[in-house]
Amino acid sequence: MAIEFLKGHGTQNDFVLLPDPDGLLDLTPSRVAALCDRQRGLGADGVLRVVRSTALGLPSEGEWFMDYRNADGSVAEMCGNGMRVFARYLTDTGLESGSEFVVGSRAGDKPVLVRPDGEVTVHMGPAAITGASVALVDGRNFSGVAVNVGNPHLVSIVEDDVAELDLRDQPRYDEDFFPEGVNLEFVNPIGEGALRMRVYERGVGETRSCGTGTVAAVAAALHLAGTDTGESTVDIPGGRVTVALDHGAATLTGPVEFVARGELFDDWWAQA
Ligand SMILES: N[C@@H](CCC[C@H](N)C(=O)O)C(=O)O
Repeated sequence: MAIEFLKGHGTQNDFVLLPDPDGLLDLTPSRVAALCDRQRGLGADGVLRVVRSTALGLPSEGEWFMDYRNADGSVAEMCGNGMRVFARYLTDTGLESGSEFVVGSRAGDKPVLVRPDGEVTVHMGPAAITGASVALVDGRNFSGVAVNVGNPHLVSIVEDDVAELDLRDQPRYDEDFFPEGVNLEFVNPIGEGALRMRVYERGVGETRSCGTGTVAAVAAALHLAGTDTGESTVDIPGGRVTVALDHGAATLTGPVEFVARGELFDDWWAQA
C-alpha cells in the first residue's frame, strides 16, 4: 500500500502530513521519529495524521481529527501551527467545502476559518494561567508564567535580547510543577501589542515557531499587565502571527505553505 505524504509549514514550524482517513496506518513512535529525522527521514518538527474522528472513536463534532505527534514520537494534546496547516489541507483538497469548520484535537474541538488570502485563524479556546515557575538556561534562572493552552507552557518575559539565548540544550524546569514536561517560551516586548519570541518545544527542541506558545506568550504578557483581553503580533524566527484574547479565549492567525507531496517507499516504512 503506497503511503502518501505532504510537507508543509506554518511560520516554519514544519510538519509531515499523512492522509489516513480510515485510521489504517500503524503510526508507531519510532516511525514518527524516523519521518521527522532531518538526516534519515523527511525532516519535520512533527507529524499530522489526517484521520476521520469516527475512525479513532474519539468524540468530536468535526469530521476530521488532527492526530498530532512531536518529532520524538510523543503525543501532544494540541499544536496551533499544525492546526492551521491541517485546516488549509482540508480546504485545498476539498475534504471540507466551506471556509469555516471544526477540527477535532486531543485538546477538544477547534473551530477554524480559512481566509481568502490563505491565512488561517484557529479558535484556540482558553489560555489558562496556572501559576508561576522558573526555567534555567545556561546557568541563569528565568521566572515565568505557567499557561495551559491545552498543552503546558512556561513563558518568561526577559530583559536581554532573546536572540542571544543559547537554546541548543534542553533548558531545565521544575519537573514537579510540570510532570508531563513543558514548552518553554522566552519573550521580549518590542512595542505596544508586539512581542518577539523564541521557544524550546517539549518533544522537539528549539523550533522556528509554536502556535500554542505564541498564544501562551500573549496571555502571559496580558496577565502581567492585569488583563485577559487584547491583541498582539508575535515575531518568531519563522515569521509573524497574530494572537487575540477575549476574556482569556484565544484566536491564532497566520500563514501556511505547502512544500511537497510524495509517496513513502514501502521498505523504508516497514523498517522505520
Ligand atoms: N508546535 C506546536 C506545539 C506542538 C506540541 C508541543 N511540542 C507539546 O509537546 O506540547 C504549536 O504550534 O502549537
